[in-house]
Amino acid sequence: MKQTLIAPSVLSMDYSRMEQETRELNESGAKWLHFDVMDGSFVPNLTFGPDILKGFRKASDLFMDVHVMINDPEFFMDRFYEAGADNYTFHEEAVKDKAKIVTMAEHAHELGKSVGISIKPATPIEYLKPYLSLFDVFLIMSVEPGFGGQKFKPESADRIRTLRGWLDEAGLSSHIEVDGGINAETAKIVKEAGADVLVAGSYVFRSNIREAVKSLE
Ligand SMILES: O=C(CO)[C@@H](O)[C@H](O)COP(=O)(O)O
Repeated sequence: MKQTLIAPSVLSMDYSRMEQETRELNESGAKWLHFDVMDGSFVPNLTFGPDILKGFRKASDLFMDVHVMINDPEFFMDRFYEAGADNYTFHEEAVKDKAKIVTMAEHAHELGKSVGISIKPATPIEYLKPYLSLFDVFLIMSVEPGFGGQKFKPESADRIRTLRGWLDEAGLSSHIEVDGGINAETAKIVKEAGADVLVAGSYVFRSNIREAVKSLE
């Protein structure tokens, strides 16, 4: 079984205590930091751009995992890598010309970067099948993207199980990341289904960061 990586989502941070909470994250045992980018169009919320990522990059050596919920992920890809993204995950639904999905993944690898693809809960898992060998990260949304603090959709476990089965059959050890409603209870369910990267926002920031991360591992 792959090691479980915890990716606290800075969407749930207390922005009046950013310095202190970033320090706590650095010391929490988490290996990744999840950075949610929203454009107010692909999802009904607005968050951060590359300049804010640059600030986190300066303050942390954690693996910067950028998840863009935006309509034009191709336009911003290089900007986020230049700002310090280690991984850049974009949505299958946001790319109308599907040939671009392939060229974007190839471009990221030419830069020596990790790249991911994500789908919303209502998008059939089969939509990921053509891209299995192209991506380092497959991000399964287990809530409707846009906001933290929502309830985990239980059907996500079967979607993860199916995807892990396809990756295993193809001899691929890519990451399956799950995002939305993760807590100590749902973490067990998604790990058992085959996820190895767990994004957690409200669960981590609502309590003691280090203890919350530990309880998810
Ligand atoms: O991308 C998103 C929401 O769109 C997530 O990363 C949330 O930030 C996760 O928050 P919790 O569900 O863990 O509170």
